[in-house]
Amino acid sequence: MKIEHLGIAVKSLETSDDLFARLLGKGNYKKESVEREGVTTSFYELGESKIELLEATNPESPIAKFLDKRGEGIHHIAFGVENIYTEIERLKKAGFIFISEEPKDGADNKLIVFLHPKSTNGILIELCQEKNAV
Ligand SMILES: CC[C@@H](C(=O)O)C(=O)SCCNC(=O)CCNC(=O)[C@H](O)C(C)(C)COP(=O)(O)OP(=O)(O)OC[C@H]1O[C@@H](n2cnc3c(N)ncnc32)[C@H](O)[C@@H]1OP(=O)(O)O
Ligand SMILES: [Co+2]
Repeated sequence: MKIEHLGIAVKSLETSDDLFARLLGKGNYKKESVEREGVTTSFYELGESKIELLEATNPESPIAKFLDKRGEGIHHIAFGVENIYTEIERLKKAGFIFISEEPKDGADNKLIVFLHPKSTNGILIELCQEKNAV
């Protein structure tokens, strides 16, 4: 397992892309909308991990709700796993609660699931696996 990406909720990708490009000294490598999640993402490479900036595409988006309640900032940590199905079973046996137990398509060619923050010390955790890995 590794930290695959940190998800950061932002009000405006245009503004935050400018900030992160200056901060990291390089631009994003990808911008991708995932309409089912109500987000547009912008990805930056950072060593073996990534930064995922997330802008809401509609008012019901988890990112829009998060921005209303908490403002801009770290929204989730994504753990990269070899096999998302065996990790879901392992974590369920260990007592963790998933928002949904069925992996779905995420951004950047990944299968993803989320653990509920109420079972993980108030931190939203995503598991993600390369789509063609298993
Ligand atoms: C681009 C795709 C993908 C990728 O490939 O990487 C992504 O990263 S998508 C990212 C956006 N998608 C998601 O976040 C999906 C998972 N999240 C959810 O299903 C919901 O946001 C939630 C966590 C179940 C909360 O939804 P809901 O109960 O409807 O929202 P509330 O606003 O009422 O919050 C309830 C409760 O939960 C706290 N909360 C909300 N978001 C977070 C968060 N990111 N981290 C920690 N805690 C969070 C919120 O503050 C409320 O707490 P209380 O006020 O104490 O009740
Ligand atoms: Co993510």
